[in-house]
Amino acid sequence: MRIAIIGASGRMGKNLIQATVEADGVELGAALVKPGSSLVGVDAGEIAGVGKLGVSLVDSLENCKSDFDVLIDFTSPALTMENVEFCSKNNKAIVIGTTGLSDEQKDVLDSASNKAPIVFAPNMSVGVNLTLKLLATAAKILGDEYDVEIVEAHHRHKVDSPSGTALKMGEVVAEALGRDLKECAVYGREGQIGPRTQKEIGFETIRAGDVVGDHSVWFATEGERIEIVHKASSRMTFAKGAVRAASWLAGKENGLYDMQDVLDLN
Ligand SMILES: NC(=O)C1=CN([C@@H]2O[C@H](COP(=O)(O)OP(=O)(O)OC[C@H]3O[C@@H](n4cnc5c(N)ncnc54)[C@H](OP(=O)(O)O)[C@@H]3O)[C@@H](O)[C@H]2O)C=CC1
Ligand SMILES: O=C(O)C1=N[C@H](C(=O)O)C[C@H](O)C1
Repeated sequence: MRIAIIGASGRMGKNLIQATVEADGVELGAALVKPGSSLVGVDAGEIAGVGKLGVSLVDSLENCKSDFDVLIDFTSPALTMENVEFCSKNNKAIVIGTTGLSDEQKDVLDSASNKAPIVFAPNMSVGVNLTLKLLATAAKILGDEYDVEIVEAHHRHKVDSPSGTALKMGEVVAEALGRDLKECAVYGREGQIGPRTQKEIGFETIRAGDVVGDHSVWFATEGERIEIVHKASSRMTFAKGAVRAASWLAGKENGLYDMQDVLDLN
């Protein structure tokens, strides 16, 4: 499986290069940076700190399309949309980690998955995907008696809020409780808001320093509180998951998959 990484000089991009080099059964076929970037022509291994790999950074998918089978994309929603269109037209699989997609953009992924195999997940770590299972179990057992609050913290550079992972956690809990997250979510309370309603799911966001990614889900009632917490301490956990997803896509039929499929947790 030959992997291309777009957004190669980004926080995740560098970790993805390292994870690809360290994984068995895959190779780095191409690595892409922004059009016109001064990094074009530089060895991809050098920007990732893993030594020369003999793969020069390029700035166009068109120019490297014969060099890869699957694209890994951790960039921005607008660029991800362009990449999905390219992959569906050129018979390439794609692993998407980008968060902050609108409902309309998610619909585009759905349509494109008729023409390409796609893995799309807001968090590629094994730990978070296990946590999603734990959350569904906890919500089913605890029921409406327990207030649900989701607290997430990330580094100061993160541009979307709440995190894609926090929203996914909210969706999983809402579904287990028979609620629609769109109707019961409350984001960042402020002012004279009155007492909490029983079925709301609250989201609180912290942006500070270099936090890689913390998520904490509270189930609280009179007399006790359960917190289910995941803390990422290295982006390599996401990068390894994404490379695992890329390998898993080999020979898969067109369709929209997530990390629960990749990890066989469904
Ligand atoms: N699913 C998961 O497990 C995870 C998801 N994420 C998500 O991944 C995304 C990226 O995060 P992060 O790595 O921190 O962000 P960065 O901003 O560090 O990386 C994005 C990269 O994309 C590059 N880029 C922008 N436009 C283009 C273009 N036209 N062609 C090629 N490259 C381009 C940027 O280049 P430049 O720097 O020059 O602008 C940058 O290097 C976010 O949505 C984040 O939430 C993050 C971690 C885990
Ligand atoms: O932007 C990040 O850094 C992260 N984004 C993802 C998200 O929005 O959930 C996953 C991870 O927490 C890191």
